[in-house]
Amino acid sequence: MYGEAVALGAGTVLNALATGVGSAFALDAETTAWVELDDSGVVEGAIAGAPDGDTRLIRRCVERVVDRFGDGHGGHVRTESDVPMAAGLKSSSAAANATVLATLSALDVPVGDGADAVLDREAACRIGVAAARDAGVTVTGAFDDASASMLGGVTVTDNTADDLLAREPVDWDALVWTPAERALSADADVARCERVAPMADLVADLALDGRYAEAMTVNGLAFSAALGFPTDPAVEAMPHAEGVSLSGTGPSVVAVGDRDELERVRDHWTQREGDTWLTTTRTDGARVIE
Ligand SMILES: Nc1ncnc2c1ncn2[C@@H]1O[C@H](COP(=O)(O)OP(=O)(O)OP(=O)(O)O)[C@@H](O)[C@H]1O
Ligand SMILES: O=C(O)C1=C[C@@H](O)[C@@H](O)[C@H](O)C1
Repeated sequence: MYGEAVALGAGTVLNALATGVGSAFALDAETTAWVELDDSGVVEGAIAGAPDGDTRLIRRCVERVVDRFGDGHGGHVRTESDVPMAAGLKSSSAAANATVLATLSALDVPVGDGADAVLDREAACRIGVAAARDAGVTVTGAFDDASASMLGGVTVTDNTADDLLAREPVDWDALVWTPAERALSADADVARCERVAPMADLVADLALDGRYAEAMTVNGLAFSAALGFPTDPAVEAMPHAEGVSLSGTGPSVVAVGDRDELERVRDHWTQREGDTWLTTTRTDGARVIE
């Protein structure tokens, strides 16, 4: 009983830590999960390149799918990822979505919009969100990040109800800067984020109006200030990018817009320590590998 699936990392339009409403867009950065089920009743996990990595999230994803669709199975889950962990690029959502889809595939449960499908990808995504809450790796459940990773494009969600408010395809080039430091979402200063709630409401209005790039720039200024990250990378990008923001709870910064203009931003950002790379948005989302 074997399954394999891929899900995407994402960047932030609106951080949900202030009000519960959030927005994110899928990036071309993939996490793959391999799941082998057996009759052991115990789930073990491994993360490629991180022998001491915290596997609670991916093990809990397998357990939740097995509880609902399996028969007391245990087994083994392994992930491998292009998405750096705890860097603001939704590594947890990508790992959860890939693991949920791979486990469903191992159990031969069809996912999607087809006539034989038992659940659609949005419902599969909610299983991963529940597992993230169980594992304590999220503040709000991060349905914004998880839905972007699973469905592709940009999504706007109300994480207090796991409600999908909007979803649109977006076709942008994106520039990502990831410094070496790491910031776990679960450790973020939520009280500081709540202080910028009026700005978060404004960002939500802009996003629901389809003005995603401007929304993310306002988000970046507000949440960089709240969480204590520098705004210099955003100020360097603003003359060239359509939008730029601190992503998630940091420390990565993502700019979107025209590739030639983003190459000019790259000239600034590569002078900083850390990794800077050009990528694109993705509209296809997560998939099972048959
Ligand atoms: N590739 C992976 N395989 C297994 N578990 C992972 C993987 N990536 C992340 N995780 C889990 O998610 C946790 C990090 O979650 P966190 O929300 O802090 O990071 P993030 O999703 O990258 O950040 P943000 O929500 O700010 O974008 C890790 O401690 C680990 O438990
Ligand atoms: O843990 C959470 O609830 C979240 C973490 C960050 O990625 C945020 O960007 C997201 O909106 C919510």
